Order: sequence, then C-alpha cells, then structure tokens
Amino acid sequence: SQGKINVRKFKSEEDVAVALANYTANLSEKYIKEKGSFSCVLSGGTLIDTLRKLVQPPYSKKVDWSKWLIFWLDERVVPLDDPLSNYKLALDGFLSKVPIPKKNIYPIKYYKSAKKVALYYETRLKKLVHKKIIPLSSTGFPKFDLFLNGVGPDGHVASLFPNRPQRYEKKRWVTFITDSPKPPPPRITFTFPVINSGSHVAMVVTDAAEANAVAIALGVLPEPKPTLPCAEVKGKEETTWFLDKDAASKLN
Ligand SMILES: O=C(O)[C@H](O)[C@@H](O)[C@H](O)[C@H](O)COP(=O)(O)O
Repeated sequence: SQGKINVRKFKSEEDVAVALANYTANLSEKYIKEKGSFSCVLSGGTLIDTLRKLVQPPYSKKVDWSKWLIFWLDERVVPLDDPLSNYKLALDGFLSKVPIPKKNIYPIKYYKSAKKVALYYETRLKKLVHKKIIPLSSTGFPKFDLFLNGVGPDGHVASLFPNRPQRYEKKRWVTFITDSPKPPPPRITFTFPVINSGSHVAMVVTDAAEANAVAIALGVLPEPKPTLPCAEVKGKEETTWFLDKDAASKLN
C-alpha cells in the first residue's frame, strides 16, 4: 500500500525553498527521535539550489547533521570532481555548508563502466542494510526516510526516462543507462521499487517547463500510455509535491 499524495502550491520559488527547508528539518527531527538517524536521497538538477534555505539559520541550527545519511537518487557516470557530477553539485551547494560526517555521505565510486558503478553502489547499499544502518522494507528493498526528487520536462524522475527500459526494472536496487536523453548519456539510478519503498517522497518542481508533466502526474491532464515516470512515484507514508506558480500553471 502507498501513502497519501499532498499537493502544495506556492506563489514563488522562494516560498518553495522556505517550505522545503521547513519540511526537511521537521522530518529530520522526527526520524532522529524515532530511530537515531535520518537518511536522505538527493537528486541533481535545480533541487540543490532549492535546498539553499536548509543550510541557513534557523533551519541549519535546528538540524542534527551528525545523524544524517546522504545518498544519490541518480548520478552521472563521471569523476566526482567533474562539473557534471551530481555529487559535486550537492557538495558545493549543500554538503560543504553543514557538518554531516564524511563517513555518512555515500557518493558513487567512479569507474568508466556505468554497469560497474551501478553494481558497486547496489552492493554498498546491501552492506548498509545488512549492517542495519538502512532498514529493509517489507517490500524487500531498502527503506529510506526521504527522497528529494526533481522532475524533468519529459516527465522523467531520477534517471528513469520515458521510452527507456530502466523505468520497468523490478529486481535491481540500482541500475544504469548508457543512452540517457538528458546529457551526459551514462548514468546510474535508483529503481522504482527502491523509490516507492521510501517513507516520504518530495517532488520539487519550480519551472514552467515541467508544468505539463506535473498536470499529467496529478491527473489533471490525460495520461499518455505508458504514463510518465513521474506519475508513478509514491512514497509509503506520503508523497508531497512542492510547486511554484509556474510548475502549477496547468493544474486549473
Ligand atoms: O541528472 C540530473 O540532472 C538529475 O539527477 C535529474 O534526475 C534531475 O532531478 C531531473 O533531471 C530534474 O532536473 P531539473 O530540476 O534541473 O529539471
């Protein structure tokens, strides 16, 4: 069973950033109280900029960063210091500004082969589940506390694109793509079974280019067949869409 869907619309991108900081800080507090840690899965793209309020007071002071665990929803297969790396994006815009212990940050290990990077990341997650650092969901997949997802204009989420088979993966935790329509072509990505085993999922969209995809995912515009990947995201506890005026412009 999946949790409820919330749609939160804001006047501006700035208001989304404030609401997202509040929401993330509150979840961090809740999970650290309940289970002693908070696992957060980051995407790339504009999300990292939208998270900017979280690393500023009052939120930055309220969060117990020492208990955070950071993972990547998807990653470009490039060295970690490459300007295209999602890890580098997160490090520069977010992680370098808060005291998360280095050992709690789980970037990919870079190899030339995307397949090898995916296998290595999956093995790493399996070890963390084995050590009970990340719990195993009743679904048989790891259970992360919070996913922070962006959405692309074509309705992709993570590196799960329409017209690519990775979106249908049912067994693997992490898979790879070598012909991503969004550059660069080689990437790794969490699969749908992992995303939809997560407790809370935030869909953060602040651009008019994604307004159609948002309206399709929320049932306002007719769904294509097969539907868009972003329409298939559902967290176990809840899925919350954070939308600015532009992203919500096709909703009514
Ligand atoms: O490789 C990437 O860029 C991201 O990891 C990707 O999955 C992102 O979340 C979406 O493409 C949305 O990106 P925007 O928010 O920039 O539209």
